[in-house]
Amino acid sequence: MIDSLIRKIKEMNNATVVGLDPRLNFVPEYIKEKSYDKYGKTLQGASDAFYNFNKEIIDNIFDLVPAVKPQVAMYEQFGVHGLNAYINTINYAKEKGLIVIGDIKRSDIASTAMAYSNGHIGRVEVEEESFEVYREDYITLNPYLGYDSIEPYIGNCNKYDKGLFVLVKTSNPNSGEIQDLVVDGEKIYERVGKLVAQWGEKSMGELGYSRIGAVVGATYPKQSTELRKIMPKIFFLVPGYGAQGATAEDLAGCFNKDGLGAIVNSSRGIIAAYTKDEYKKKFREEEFGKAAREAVIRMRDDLNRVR
Ligand SMILES: O=c1ccn([C@@H]2O[C@H](COP(=O)(O)O)[C@@H](O)[C@H]2O)c(=O)[nH]1
Repeated sequence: MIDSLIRKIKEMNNATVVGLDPRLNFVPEYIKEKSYDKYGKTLQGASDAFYNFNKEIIDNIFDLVPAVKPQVAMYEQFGVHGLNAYINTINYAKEKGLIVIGDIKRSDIASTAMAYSNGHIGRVEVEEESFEVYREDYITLNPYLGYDSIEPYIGNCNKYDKGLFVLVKTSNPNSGEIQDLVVDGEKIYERVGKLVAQWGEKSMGELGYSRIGAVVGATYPKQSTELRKIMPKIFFLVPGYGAQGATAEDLAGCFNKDGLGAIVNSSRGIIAAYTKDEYKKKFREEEFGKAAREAVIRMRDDLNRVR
C-alpha cells in the first residue's frame, strides 16, 4: 500500500489527506431532513446523514487527493448505525479509488491486538470461511504498550500489503506532558521515533519507504524536523494543519528532499469549508462539496510551495 500511496501522491501532485470527521452541525439541513424523514431524529438518522454527507465530499475530491482519513470516533459514538456509516464510507471511498486511513488509534495486549488487526486490516474467520470487515488500507495505533502490542498488526500489513501510522508526536496542546519527557538522555518521542524506524525495517516497499509509518503533528515544527532525520524511511501522517493552527511552513520539515515522506491531513478545514465566511460568499449550502474541492486545491497548492 505504501507504494500505491507514493504513486498516487506523485500522479496527483498532492500530499493532502481529507479527514472525514462528520459532525451534525457540519451536515447541511437538506441532507439531515432527508435522513430524518427516513429514520427519524435517531442514531440511525444521524448515521445515514453522515454517510450521505461523506459521499458528496468524496464525489468532489476523489480525483484530487490520494487518500481520506475517516475518524472512527465520529461514527462509533452513534453505535452500530454509526459503524455502518463508517464501513459504508470506507467502501465508497475505495470504489472511487481512494486509499483509506482508518484513524482508530488502537492499543492493547497482543492477543487482543490480534483481534483488532484481523478486523481492520486482516481477515476474520468464521469456521472455514474468512471475511474482510472494516477494510481500511492503513490504521493508526498507539505504541504505549510496546512492540508486542504492535507486532500483530505488522504481520497483517506484510501479508495483505496494508499500512500503519504509529503515534510518535501528536498535535494536541498537552502532547509534551508525556512525549517530551527526557528518559536516559532522550525525549520519549525521539525514542518512539527510533523504535518505529526499527519496526519498519522489515516492511519496506519497493519505493524506499516502509509500510509502517508515524503520526507527527504539524503543530510542533522543531520536533517534526528532528523526527524526519531519525526516521528517513518512515512516511509521516501529519495532522494539525488548518483548524489546529499549523501552516504549510510549520510542516515543511516533515518532508524529505524528494518532496515525499509525508501526507498532511485536514478534516474540519475541508469538510466544513462551506461554513466559513470566505467560502460562504461563493458557495451555497447545497454546494458544500464544491467548497471542499476548492479547499483541497488551496491546500494542495499551499503544501506544494514547501515540499
Ligand atoms: O496527533 C494527532 C493525531 C490525530 N489527530 C486526528 O486528526 C484529525 C484532525 O482534524 P482537524 O479537524 O483537521 O483538526 C482528527 O481526526 C484528530 O483526531 C490529530 O488531530 N492529532
